[in-house]
Amino acid sequence: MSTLTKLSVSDDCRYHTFADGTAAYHARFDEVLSFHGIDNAYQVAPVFLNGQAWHIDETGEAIYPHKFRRTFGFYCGLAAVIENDDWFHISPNGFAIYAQRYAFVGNYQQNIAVVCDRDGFYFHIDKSGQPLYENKWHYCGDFREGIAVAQAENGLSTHIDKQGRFIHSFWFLDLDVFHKRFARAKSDDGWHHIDKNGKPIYAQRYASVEPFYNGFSRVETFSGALQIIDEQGDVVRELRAANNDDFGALSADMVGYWRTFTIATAADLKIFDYLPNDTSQLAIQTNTLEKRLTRLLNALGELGLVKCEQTVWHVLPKGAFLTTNHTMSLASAATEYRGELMQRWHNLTQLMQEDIENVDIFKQVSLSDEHTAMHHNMLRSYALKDYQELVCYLDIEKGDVVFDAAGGVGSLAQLILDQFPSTNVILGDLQGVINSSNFSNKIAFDLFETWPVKAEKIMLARVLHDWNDADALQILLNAADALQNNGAIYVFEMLLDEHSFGGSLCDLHLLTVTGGQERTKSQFEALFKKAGLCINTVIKKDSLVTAMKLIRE
Ligand SMILES: C[S@@+](CC[C@H](N)C(=O)[O-])C[C@H]1O[C@@H](n2cnc3c(N)ncnc32)[C@H](O)[C@@H]1O
Repeated sequence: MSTLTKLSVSDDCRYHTFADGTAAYHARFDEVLSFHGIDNAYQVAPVFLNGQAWHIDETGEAIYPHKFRRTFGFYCGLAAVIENDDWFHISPNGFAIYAQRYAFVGNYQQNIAVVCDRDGFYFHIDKSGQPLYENKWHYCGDFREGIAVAQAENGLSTHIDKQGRFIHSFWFLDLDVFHKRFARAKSDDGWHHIDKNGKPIYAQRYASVEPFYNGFSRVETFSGALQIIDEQGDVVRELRAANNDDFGALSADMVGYWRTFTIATAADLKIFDYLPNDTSQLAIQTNTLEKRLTRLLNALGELGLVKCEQTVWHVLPKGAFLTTNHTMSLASAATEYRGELMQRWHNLTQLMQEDIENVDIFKQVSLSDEHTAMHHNMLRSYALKDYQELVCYLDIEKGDVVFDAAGGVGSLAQLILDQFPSTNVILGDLQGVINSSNFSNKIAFDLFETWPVKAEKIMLARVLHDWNDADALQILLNAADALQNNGAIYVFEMLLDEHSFGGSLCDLHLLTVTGGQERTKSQFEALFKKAGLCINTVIKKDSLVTAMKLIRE
C-alpha cells in the first residue's frame, strides 16, 4: 500500500494541493499534470511554464536541471518527453534512457511502450529502448494482459503477443484489447465481442458495445436500443427502447425497388454525364419534361447522388460512379440490376418450394452483343474494385501459363499481365463473351467440357459462386485436369462469415439469378477436398473478395 501523500491538481491546473485544498508549495506554473509515484518511494509531476517543461517533486522543486518542450507523467519509472521535435523517454535524473528519437512515444505500461518512428511506423520497445520484435505496424496500442492491438497498412487490426506473433488469424475493421476473456471487435456488419481465438462469442452485431463488466456488457443496437447482454449474447435487460420505428424501417426495406428504378432511370438518361447543369438545360439534353426531371433530381438528391447549388445541379462522389466514363462506372450495373436480374427475383417464392432449374443466364447474355457489353461492363467495374489490390500477392512466376477461366472480357487477365508481363496470360470464356473482349490472347471454351489449355496457374474468379455444389465440383475437377504438375488454382470469392448473417442477401441473389450460392470457407474446403485440392494460402486484404490458392492434396 502506498504511503505517499495524496496530492491533487488545483482547479486552475497551475499547482498541486493537499487533500484539504491548501497549496502543497508556493510556485505557480502555466500548467501542471498529476503526481505519479516512483518505486513507491517518492512522487513527481510534469509542469509547464513559459514554453519550458520539466518534472517537480512534492515541494515544487525541479528534480533535474534540464528543460524540455513538453513532459508527461512517469509510468514504470520512466517518462515521455519532447525536445525540439524528438520524442523519447527519460529516467528521474532527466537523462534519456536510449539514443533513438521518435515522432511519438507512449507511456510505459507493463514495462513496454508504443513508439512511432520518423517513417510513421509503430512498434513496441522495452525499458532499454530495444524493439520487442522485428515487425512494424501502421498503428499499435498498449499491451493489456500480454496482448496488444496492431493495425496493418490496409487499415485492418489484429491481436499480437509480446514477441509480435499473431494471437489468432482474424482481422477486424476496429479492435480493442482483451478485458478478461473477451475483446470488442468491429467487422463489416458491426461491433461484437470475440474470444482469444478471434471467434465471435454470439451472432448479433451492434452499433457499439462496451467491454464485459462482471459478465455483462452494455450495447447499442442499430435501431438505437440500449441493452445489457450476457456472455452468450442474450439480452438480460433493456435500458432504452429502439428509437426508430420498425414499421417505417420495414416499409423502407419493402420499397427498395424505388431506389433501383430511380438510379437506373438516371443512368438511362445519362443524367450524371451532363452535370453540372441547370434543370432546363438538362431537360433539353436528356429529352425530358422539365417539371418531372426536377422530381427525379430531387429523388437523386435524397439518395445522396447529386446536390443543387443555387440553380445548378452537381454530381456528389457517390453519384460519380454513375457517369459512363468513370473507370469503375456502375451505369451499366444500374440498368442490369433493374432488368433481367430483377426479373429473376420474381421466381424466389417458387424457388423456395420447388427445385427448378434457372435458364443459364450467362449463355442467355452471351447471345446478344448489346447485353454482353452491358453485363460485362458491370463485371469489369467489380473486377477492378475487388481484384486490383490482390493481384500483386499472387504467386506467379516468369514464363508461367496463366489461364483466367471464365474470365469475362479479361479484366483480371489484364491486371495479371500488367503485374507479371513475362507470363503467358490466356483468357477463356463463352464464345459470345470472347468475341466482345479486347484482350488479345483469348480462347472460347466451356467450363463443363474438356479445357483447351494446360496452365501453371488457373484463375477462377467469382465463377464457383454461380454454380451449385455438383457443378462447382465438376468445374474444379476440370480445372485440376488442366493444371500442370506443381500448378495452382486461385479461387477469388467473397467468403460468408460462419458467425453472422453478412452476405446472405447476396447469396439469395445468386440462388435467384444463377442457381449458385455464396459459401463459407469451410464449405469451400469441403468442395476442394472432393476435387483432390486443398488451400495452400489465403490472401485477404481490404476488398470484399478473398483469394484462395489451391494445390493438389
Ligand atoms: C460472375 S462472371 C465472372 C467473370 C470474371 N471471372 C470476373 O471475376 O469478373 C462469370 C463468368 O463465367 C462465364 N461463364 C458462365 N458459364 C460458362 C461456361 N459454361 N463456360 C465458360 N464460361 C462461362 C460467364 O460468361 C462470365 O464471364
